[in-house]
Amino acid sequence: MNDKNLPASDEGALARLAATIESRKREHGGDPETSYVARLLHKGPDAFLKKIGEEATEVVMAAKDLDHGGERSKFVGEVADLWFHSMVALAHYGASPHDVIAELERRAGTSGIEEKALRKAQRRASEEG
Ligand SMILES: N=c1c2ncn([C@@H]3O[C@H](COP(=O)(O)OP(=O)(O)OP(=O)(O)O)[C@@H](O)[C@H]3O)c2ncn1[C@@H]1O[C@H](COP(=O)(O)O)[C@@H](O)[C@H]1O
Repeated sequence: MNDKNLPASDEGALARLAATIESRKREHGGDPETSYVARLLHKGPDAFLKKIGEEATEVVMAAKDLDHGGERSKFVGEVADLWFHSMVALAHYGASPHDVIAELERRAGTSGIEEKALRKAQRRASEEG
């Protein structure tokens, strides 16, 4: 592992979950009766996008609870739910965790403050003409 990459086992876990999600697509025979992923994909984007919104809210609530005796494991579990449902969305829209990791790697070393200032300057330049 180096400071830019996930440990191989972590990246492997994301890749394995992504492969399972892919296998639940209906063209691979995923069954909405027996598979939660197949059920979500069968219901369509509104179902899993709604879950992403709910899970994001649950992450925020669990994080806020940490300051009042909340369990760290509860917070981690909510983040896992958010990642999982986001991975269902990635699969539906033809993207993968690898794409997200590549995007994070592309950003590595560029401060968010620097990046935002650059974006503002570019916007100003394009507005001016
Ligand atoms: N990682 C997950 C995972 N995380 C969360 N969930 C499910 O996500 C659902 C929604 O979470 P909620 O906390 O909102 O639970 P809920 O209140 O029952 O949900 P709703 O009533 O709101 O629908 C729960 O039923 C969880 O079990 C997951 N379901 C599946 N996986 C992975 O996906 C694989 C394939 O799953 P199946 O397609 O079901 O075989 C599994 O082997 C796991 O690796």
